[in-house]
Amino acid sequence: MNTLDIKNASVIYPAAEGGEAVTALSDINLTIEQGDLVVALGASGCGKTTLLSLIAGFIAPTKGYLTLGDSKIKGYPRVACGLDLGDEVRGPSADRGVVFQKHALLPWLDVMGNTEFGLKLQGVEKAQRRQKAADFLKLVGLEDFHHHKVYQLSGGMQQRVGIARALTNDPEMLLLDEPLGALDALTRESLQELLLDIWKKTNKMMFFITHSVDEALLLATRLIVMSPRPGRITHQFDLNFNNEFLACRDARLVKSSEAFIAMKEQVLSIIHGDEQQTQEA
Ligand SMILES: Nc1ncnc2c1ncn2[C@@H]1O[C@H](COP(=O)(O)OP(=O)(O)OP(=O)(O)O)[C@@H](O)[C@H]1O
Repeated sequence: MNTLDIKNASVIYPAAEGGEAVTALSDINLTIEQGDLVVALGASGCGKTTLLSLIAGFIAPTKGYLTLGDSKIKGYPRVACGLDLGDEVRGPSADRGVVFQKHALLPWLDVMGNTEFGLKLQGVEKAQRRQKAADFLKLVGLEDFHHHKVYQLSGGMQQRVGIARALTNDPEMLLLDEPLGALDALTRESLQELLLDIWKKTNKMMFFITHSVDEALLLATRLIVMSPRPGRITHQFDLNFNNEFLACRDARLVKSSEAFIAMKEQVLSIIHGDEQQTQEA
């Protein structure tokens, strides 16, 4: 059973011409264990995407380190943030699947082609990778769409393909950067339910970014609230609204409970306080 550990990690983006260096993250400590669904929430610019990029290995920490099980996640220091951390570089890997807000599918491939793509790159034999991709397309409800082109799908269906593609590589961890942000309310709710079903079924570690407090509270086993300048984790809450939802399948019922409303008020007041401070600075 693997654990992701982030120890005292900071990220400083070097100054662009005429500008100043940006401390995007400062002294982040976070542990994510098997079955944790950690949701990051916070004012714009507080470093959520930077934190996801660190975990994915897209960038390297300026200070501190990250481990997944026994391996260090080293990132691509020079490419992404211009830092010189030596030659020991291990970037993104199939053990951490990423789903972006924009689906980032390959438009010249059909649904099956996109879903099996990672396995194809790894040299997995055709029948085996097709079977695996078909299993995950079934899991996300797209078993009848294998040969559709990306442009023939709705936004929600495209995100389902993105999720199936990430899962087909059998990652230890799924990293989701506002994956539902561009969807209409109803599609968003059905994908929240799908993600919770996948989380329950696979017991994978998940790290999920959102701007929606309702979504964060409904999905998270642990909610981290971040604050900007510099980006820090200021609050962590252990939550169980996701299991309550899975038991009753009625989001409105869960969201109208006293406990949900009280938690929402608490989180909103933290975030609005941060936003006000940022505007005044
Ligand atoms: N490649 C980069 N070079 C320089 N500065 C950057 C870079 N990427 C992000 N930043 C800065 O780092 C800070 C954190 O950005 P980040 O995108 O991680 O925040 P965020 O919380 O995800 O924001 P949002 O909610 O608006 O998506 C911001 O001040 C941003 O301007």
